[in-house]
Amino acid sequence: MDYKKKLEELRNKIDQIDEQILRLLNERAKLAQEVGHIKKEHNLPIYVPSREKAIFERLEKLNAELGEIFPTDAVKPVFREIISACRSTEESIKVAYLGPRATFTHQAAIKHFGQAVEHIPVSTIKDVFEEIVKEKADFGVVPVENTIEGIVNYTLDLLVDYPLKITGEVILEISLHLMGINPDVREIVRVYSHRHALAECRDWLRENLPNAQLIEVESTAKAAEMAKDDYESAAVASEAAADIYGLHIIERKIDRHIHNFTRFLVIGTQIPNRTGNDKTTFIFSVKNEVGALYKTLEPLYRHGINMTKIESRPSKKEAWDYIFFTDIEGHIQDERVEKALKELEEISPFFKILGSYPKAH
Ligand SMILES: O=C(O)C(=O)C[C@]1(C(=O)O)C=C[C@@H](O)C=C1
Repeated sequence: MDYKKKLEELRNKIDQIDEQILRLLNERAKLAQEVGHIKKEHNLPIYVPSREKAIFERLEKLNAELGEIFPTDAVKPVFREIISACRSTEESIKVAYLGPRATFTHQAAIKHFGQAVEHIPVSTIKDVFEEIVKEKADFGVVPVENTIEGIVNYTLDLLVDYPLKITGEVILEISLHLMGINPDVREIVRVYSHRHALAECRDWLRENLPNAQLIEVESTAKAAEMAKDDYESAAVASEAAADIYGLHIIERKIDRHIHNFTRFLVIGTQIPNRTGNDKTTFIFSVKNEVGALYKTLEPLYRHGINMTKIESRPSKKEAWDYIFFTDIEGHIQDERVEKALKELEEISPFFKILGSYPKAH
């Protein structure tokens, strides 16, 4: 058979499979709608992260058994969008994030909820919290720490002050690219970006664009927007920003750090159910006496709970008084976590659970 005929035959088969997939997607959405009706009748939350996580894990395992001709790495992104779209037929979820569009926080929001939610860009981290408290958003996404820049203290402070819960976490690899409408790097005289992004790309910029003026703007997304109409300008930003603003990537990954990751928190009003692979975050203070921190944390040790992080911040109530942000493995619905935290609460002058949520992938 000549190759053209063979190609046509194969493409016809692909068309048939695509149609089958689409029919099945419609059947799936119909079932999700029925689930949605039952959940509304019984006042249950529409978004159920534990169920979504179980679906991803089951399908990734099945895909490995099926021989992985379809890459296992693609299973979660594909099903994330399928679930996101099915969920949107039950109810539209509103997600506030630190904008504008195409920031890394926007990407984190998409990675967590999929595209089919109402994304609400706001201009400060505090506004993300405010949108939820004012019931304009159901969830929010904020950055909390970066492997190079460290902790975003402001996010921690807001978690103490607001009556909200951490409902999830997202870890994103940060890759910074040089982009513009002019693909010729020699003609670039201005480079826009966020202060941190310029710092991370300093070596590359010094070597390759020693005479360019480096201009700080509020976000990498804003930088891309600034570069989109100017032939002599470039931006240091994400791939998503290049897509949204129609920029050409002049040079990929110009940041010098190989391990550049940012962790984002998803915040909401309710603690999601346990998935079996969860994390709990809480804050506490200690009495001003010898061995206080040791004694306060002792219940964790006694109940065999792994503490994965502890971070101190000034309490801002008294000078030299601190609160401790702590992450442990497990969910508050796990018996030993519940017991240990109860004991810890009894010892601490101040104690608050900030959330129990599925660990990021
Ligand atoms: O199982 C549910 O509760 C559903 O609403 C269905 C579904 C899905 O599409 O699979 C959608 C949203 C939920 O977050 C979890 C799962």
